Amino acid sequence: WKWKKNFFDPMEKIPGDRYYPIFGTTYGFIGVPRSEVFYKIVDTVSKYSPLFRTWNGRHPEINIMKPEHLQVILRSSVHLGKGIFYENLFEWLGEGLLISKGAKWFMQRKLVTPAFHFKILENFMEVFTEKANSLVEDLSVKVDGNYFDVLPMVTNTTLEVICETAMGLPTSAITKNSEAYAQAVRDMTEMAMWRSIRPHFRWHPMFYIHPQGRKFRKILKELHDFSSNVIAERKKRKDAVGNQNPPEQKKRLSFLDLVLQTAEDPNLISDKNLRDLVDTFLFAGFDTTTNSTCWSIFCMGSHPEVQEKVFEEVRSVLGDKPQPTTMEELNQLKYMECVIKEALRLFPVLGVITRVLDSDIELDGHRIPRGTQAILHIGMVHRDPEHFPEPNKFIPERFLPENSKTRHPFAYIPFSAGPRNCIGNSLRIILSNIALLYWQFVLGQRFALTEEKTILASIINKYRITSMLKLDEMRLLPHTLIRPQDGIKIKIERREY
Ligand code: HEM
Repeated sequence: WKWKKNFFDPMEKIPGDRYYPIFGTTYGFIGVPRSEVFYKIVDTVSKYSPLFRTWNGRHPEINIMKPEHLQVILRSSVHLGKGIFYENLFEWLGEGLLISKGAKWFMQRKLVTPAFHFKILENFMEVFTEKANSLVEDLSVKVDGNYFDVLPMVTNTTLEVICETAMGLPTSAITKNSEAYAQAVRDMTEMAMWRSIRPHFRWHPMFYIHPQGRKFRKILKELHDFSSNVIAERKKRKDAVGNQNPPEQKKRLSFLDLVLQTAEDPNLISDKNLRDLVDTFLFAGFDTTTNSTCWSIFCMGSHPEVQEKVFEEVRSVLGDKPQPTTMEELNQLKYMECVIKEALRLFPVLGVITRVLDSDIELDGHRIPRGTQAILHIGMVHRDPEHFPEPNKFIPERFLPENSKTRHPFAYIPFSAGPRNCIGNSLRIILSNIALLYWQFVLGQRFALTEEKTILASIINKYRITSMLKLDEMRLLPHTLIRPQDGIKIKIERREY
């Protein structure tokens, strides 16, 4: 009766599919093949856009895709909890930064933010350059060959980058298991999605006796073994040189070093918290940049005229140098930045994020009760023709300053926004929209952008890329992250100049 009064009655006033006990509205996914789940979600969103409710079992969800509505939730400093979807990642990422809430979240955010200061990023430049160079060399065996999937190669590179920069470990310490680790991350994120549309499997005993549940435990072990190994290796290296950083990291203070300093006081951070943080940063730091880099590669490979403009820009900034080595050079790659942003608009890596409402809110005259899960459809906002005319076309010029200055600040949020946005931004983001734009595009996510620009400039300077598929032929999978169904197939030829 209480549930009916508090949730069911107010939520049923909002449009959406019919509610059924146990399944809520997720019955619509029954029998839908894996390859069609993404398109089933898009159909429902298109049917009820811009505001509708769904039921995950008996848990109410409000689906949002208007910038004005997203702003209400993301700018708030109370709706900071993550939703049901993240519960499926809880056993893996525990109370790491991505999922934790309240004081625990705030403490971790404060702890790691200095590790993403732009001065520290400058010191990471040599790692970005070195890894980008290895990728360019690995690609040389593919020159003038058939189409191949570039995703695994970029994955290796970004995984090495995050291990070396954030964890302070050289590649030699991790390469053994890196491919298996990347596969385990893909499996785990797919499983989280699988479980989130099957509310009856939220009950652990039921899930664990299912074959997917047994597979889940195996994957979980692989993921935790990898992160525990990273921590052990780093501690071993640190012990070997006392309190000094090992020679290869003299100038760099990695995120793990910062946390390990705090971890010396076990009251502040336990071994389990430490592993949760490492798991979170490994996942958030490599899988996102892998996909974002690959989407830019795909878009350039399917739009040769854009690719040539990027190449011209890279040549004019680098001259005869094979790749960028300084932040100043990267800062001059303005058109490339538009390309990365436009690729992230079409393929925002995290197409959907969620928040739990900590108090009642009102949207379009509807009261949404406290405890409802807000599903924020970043991918749909990015394709709203009101803010992006011809939304399904790849047009990097949209992000030139003269074309984007009047755009609603929540119409483009691939890194989310507000106090719980992607790390690297400041809490000051909540002060005003102007501050938000500043932090979002000038300071925020520098790590990802710096790494991606270095990789893309190094590749484009040497190779001409052709994508196998056109933009409208690309099929997607919703795996926590938006992933391509069949990888990113390209072929490359060497540039002569
Ligand atoms: C293109 C690359 C990236 C994209 C598109 C991206 C996107 C996002 C988004 C949308 C969120 C909000 C998630 C949510 O609210 O549930 C987020 C959070 C986060 N990201 Fe990123 N990210 C990227 C790269 C990175 C990198 C390189 C790191 C670390 C080195 C990182 C670390 C984090 C962390 C720790 C959070 C959780 C922050 C919190 O809850 O306070 N991300 N990211």
